[in-house]
Amino acid sequence: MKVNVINKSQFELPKYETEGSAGIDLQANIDGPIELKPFDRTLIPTGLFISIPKGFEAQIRGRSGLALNHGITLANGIGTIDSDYRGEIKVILINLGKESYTINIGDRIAQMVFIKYEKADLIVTDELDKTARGKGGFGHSGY
Ligand SMILES: O=c1ccn([C@H]2C[C@H](O)[C@@H](COP(=O)(O)OP(=O)(O)OP(=O)(O)O)O2)c(=O)[nH]1
Ligand SMILES: [Mg+2]
Repeated sequence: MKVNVINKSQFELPKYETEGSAGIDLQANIDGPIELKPFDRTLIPTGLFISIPKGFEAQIRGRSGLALNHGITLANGIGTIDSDYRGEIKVILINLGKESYTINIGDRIAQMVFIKYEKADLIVTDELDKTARGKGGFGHSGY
């Protein structure tokens, strides 16, 4: 799948780090270090602008090392980049750790995964088909 990109960042075009990597790491395109105190959040620009083919989205996901070692994750869980979005890709970081964390210029702060999706036609109905689970959810089957 081809994706047109404009790279206005101070870095080379980001890439898949290994052959089997699902995500392209995104670098912090910032002018200087940003200190993120515990429970603070910040919007980090990437300097990247993309045009995703119809039927695809890009997901912005956290990096496990940052999450495990420093509590740095995404405030929006998974960021959604719509195929019709032409603005700059940005990353909403939050510090869920107990200590301040400094984001430096060029740090790889998140990753971007391209996903094919379906659009649903919502059909209004009075009754849904029966299943064994029924309304059970939220741990009803135990832990
Ligand atoms: O982590 C993110 C999430 C979103 N976006 C951009 C791309 C996306 O297409 C747009 C809108 O995102 P979303 O639909 O999640 O936000 P919203 O609050 O619903 O805003 P809008 O009303 O603009 O759709 O913002 C990012 O750059 N990074
Ligand atoms: Mg939206």
